[in-house]
Amino acid sequence: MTLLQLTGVRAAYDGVQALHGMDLAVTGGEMVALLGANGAGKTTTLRAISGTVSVEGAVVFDERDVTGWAAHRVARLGVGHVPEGRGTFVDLTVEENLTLGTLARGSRLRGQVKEDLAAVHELFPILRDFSRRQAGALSGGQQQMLAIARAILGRPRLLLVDEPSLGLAPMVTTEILRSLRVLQAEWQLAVLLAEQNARRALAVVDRAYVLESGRVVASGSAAELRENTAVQDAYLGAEQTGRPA
Ligand SMILES: Nc1ncnc2c1ncn2[C@@H]1O[C@H](COP(=O)(O)OP(=O)(O)OP(=O)(O)O)[C@@H](O)[C@H]1O
Repeated sequence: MTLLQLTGVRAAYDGVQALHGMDLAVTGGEMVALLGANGAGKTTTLRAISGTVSVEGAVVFDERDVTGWAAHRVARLGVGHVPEGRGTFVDLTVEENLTLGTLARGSRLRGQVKEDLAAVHELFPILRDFSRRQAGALSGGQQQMLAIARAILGRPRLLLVDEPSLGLAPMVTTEILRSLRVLQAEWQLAVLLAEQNARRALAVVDRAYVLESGRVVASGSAAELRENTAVQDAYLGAEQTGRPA
């Protein structure tokens, strides 16, 4: 079943058009990548979905037209957003970062929160080990795990993750991408992942859209895009796909 559908979505910053009519869809429980170079429109697409940038066109989530909804309403409907730069509170402890998020959601039962925290700790044991540590003292990879943990505590059905590999060593990136795959499988979560590193993203996702200048220029299964040298040469760059330059 289609969980998310974008039709003709346009967005602008101070009159400068960043998205020129995006069409894309994500099915419940699937993992999809948005690929493309710097400035292609990946971040803006995620922001268009989570309600953190104003858009024209239609954003439909779970059969509801959420176009123009405030970000907190979209979040409540089941969309988690891990922004680029991670958005954790660096002066608070890991535990405070996690519990603040759940308290802010207010209506959740105490038992459910505990259960969700236990599940998060199972996925990222380091967050339990470092629960009293200041978030700012964590490594980049651990901060990324904390940011993902915060976003999934509300049990969203769709998780938007913006450039999780940014500034991380390849091994750490692999670990983070694998944890998203675990979430997809075990939490039945759909994941929409914005990533410049096409090779790493195509190793874990089911499908991908390739963006250029705020438009979808190619799409297909991960296997199709891995094998499509024309798309790789035109839009993704050899160094990002693992092909010799
Ligand atoms: N806050 C902003 N103000 C003005 N223009 C912006 C802003 N954010 C993005 N843009 C512009 O919108 C376009 C799309 O940017 P976007 O950040 O969505 O791309 P991206 O694919 O996520 O790139 P990156 O990997 O650099 O984040 C670019 O031309 C960018 O310069």
